[in-house]
Amino acid sequence: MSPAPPVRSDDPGSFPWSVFHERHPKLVQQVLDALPYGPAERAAVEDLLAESTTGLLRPLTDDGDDHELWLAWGRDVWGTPWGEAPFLWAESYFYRRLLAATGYFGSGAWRGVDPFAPFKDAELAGPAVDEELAALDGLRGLTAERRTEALLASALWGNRADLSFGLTAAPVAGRPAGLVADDSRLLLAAPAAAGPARICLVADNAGRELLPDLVLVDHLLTEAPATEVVVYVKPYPYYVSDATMADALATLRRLRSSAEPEAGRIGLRLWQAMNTSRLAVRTHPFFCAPLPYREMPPDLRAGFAGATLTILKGDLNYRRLVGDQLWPAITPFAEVAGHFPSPVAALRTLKSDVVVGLDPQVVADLDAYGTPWRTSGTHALIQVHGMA
Ligand SMILES: O=P(O)(O)OC[C@H]1O[C@](O)(CO)[C@@H](O)[C@@H]1O
Repeated sequence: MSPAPPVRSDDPGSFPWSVFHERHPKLVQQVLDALPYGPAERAAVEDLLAESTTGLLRPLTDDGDDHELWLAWGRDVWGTPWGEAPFLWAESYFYRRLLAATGYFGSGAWRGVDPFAPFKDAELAGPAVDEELAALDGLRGLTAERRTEALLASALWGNRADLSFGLTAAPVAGRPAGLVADDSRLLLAAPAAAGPARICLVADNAGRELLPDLVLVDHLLTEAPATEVVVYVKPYPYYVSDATMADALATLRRLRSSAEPEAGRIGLRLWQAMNTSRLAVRTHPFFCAPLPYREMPPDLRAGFAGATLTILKGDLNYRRLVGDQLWPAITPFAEVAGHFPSPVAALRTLKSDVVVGLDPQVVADLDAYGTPWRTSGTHALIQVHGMA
């Protein structure tokens, strides 16, 4: 396999360039408007924005527990212009530095305050979630297989509801455009498999994505009594809406306290599953690393090894699974995802340039259509490796 070049953000007009030069300024403004930060935090956030578009990558100056880790993760990029570092590296570091700028890792009163909480809270309390909770009653009449299909689709398209993505994505009218790759038949067989199973789900966004993810988890636990599920969340707020333990708990409470009967039942079952360890929520510093999963440390690798299946949600997890590189889109998925320590399924809406495992005709048709199908969130994929 010849190495594909890493995606970088220094080409004006490219998608990664627009993330730094168009999306981040809007994001920073929203963060500064959403909470009453003082002059020190506001200045630090503005400085970060300027540094990340025109400056060099400098090591952390805060006292976060991950300080030494970032020092090592950045050993090859310190002193490099942000745009010349790999896009995955630079974008991840931007979010880490944004937290630091808001005082998240400091010793003052802003320590531990999630700068994205106002957006996450509003989404979880909003009418779209009310509708999703109400719709759960309608699933009860379906066969188990149809329910799996419906819940898989909700978990997949829930990834489109990414708060960061909403900053610059043009509104998409009507129904999503569709799947560019679909291995869902391999997944549909999974819950029916007899015997003990351990399924890992690496979560992505909170709110309208984590909600259907947890409903899918409940379905897996209910349909296969010998199944255990581990949900992995981020150790700290990241990429705007990425789910942390606090977000997982808020989502569970939203389900459990719902007046909608089925939502309430699902919330209670998930709560009890956590009480008995059939459902565990875990985290690891590597989930905020600016690196591909190929480089995951041995303890995390051991956690995935032996799992029946790991479901990786979302765009960022996909970039980290296959490597944030300019692969030809027809590169076989197995070639770049085969390093993962367990059978793996990627459920992702496309929000960045990286994609593999596509049929040449599909690529030709999408390219011929002339819309930015790789980055607009209108298309999605389900890709599976390691399951017969
Ligand atoms: O929430 P998700 O699906 O991981 O999406 C995150 C994606 O959003 C972006 O930050 C902007 O589209 C991408 O660079 C990143 O991969």
